Amino acid sequence: MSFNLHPLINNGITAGSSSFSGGKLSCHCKASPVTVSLTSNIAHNHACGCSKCWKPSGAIFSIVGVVPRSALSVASGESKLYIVDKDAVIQRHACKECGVHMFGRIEVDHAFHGLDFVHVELSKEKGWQEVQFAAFVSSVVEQGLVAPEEADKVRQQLKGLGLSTYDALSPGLMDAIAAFVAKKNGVLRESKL
Ligand SMILES: N[C@@H](CCC(=O)N[C@@H](CS)C(=O)NCC(=O)O)C(=O)O
Ligand SMILES: [Zn+2]
Ligand SMILES: [Zn+2]
Repeated sequence: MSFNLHPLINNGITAGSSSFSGGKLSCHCKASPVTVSLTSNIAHNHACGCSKCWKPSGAIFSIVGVVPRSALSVASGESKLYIVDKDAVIQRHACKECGVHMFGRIEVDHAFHGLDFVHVELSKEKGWQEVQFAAFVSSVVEQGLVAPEEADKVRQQLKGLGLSTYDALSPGLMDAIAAFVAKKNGVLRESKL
């Protein structure tokens, strides 16, 4: 048995193109969709199992990457957008008709301030950076999507696709957040290596 991780990766991972430089995201509305224009490829693209990131119907993971905030603009349907959770670090702007999250933005002082979170499956263009790792895997158990005894089967399926699995973000991103916090607290240590 295999899990419906996400339609973009269930049958393997397609490499992106380093020369690709953006495209258009559209929500699922047939009439007057919300569209977002991106003038850059994404970075840090990953599968996220957390409960807050938008997942297509039936999938247990979200696929989410980032673009510089300056590379993102809402091209149409802006009046249909609302912020899902104003108290969250990532303010996810979703279509109030179809529920699709169009972008997530950080307004507070945070390591990832200046980056917007996007789901490139909403685009028809090909060349977006491929998925690099899987984050927040244990969160799929928390949401009742997978039995606790099956969490390792989910990890095996992800590893079979070549993805490392983590129960938070990847070590590189966790270190970036930790360094930001240490700096803010005036305790950032200099490397003696
Ligand atoms: N176990 C929690 C984890 C939530 C979580 O921490 N999500 C990460 C990855 S997207 C995060 O950075 N959230 C910040 C936010 O949603 O604002 C859940 O599934 O709800
Ligand atoms: Zn919509
Ligand atoms: Zn998430």
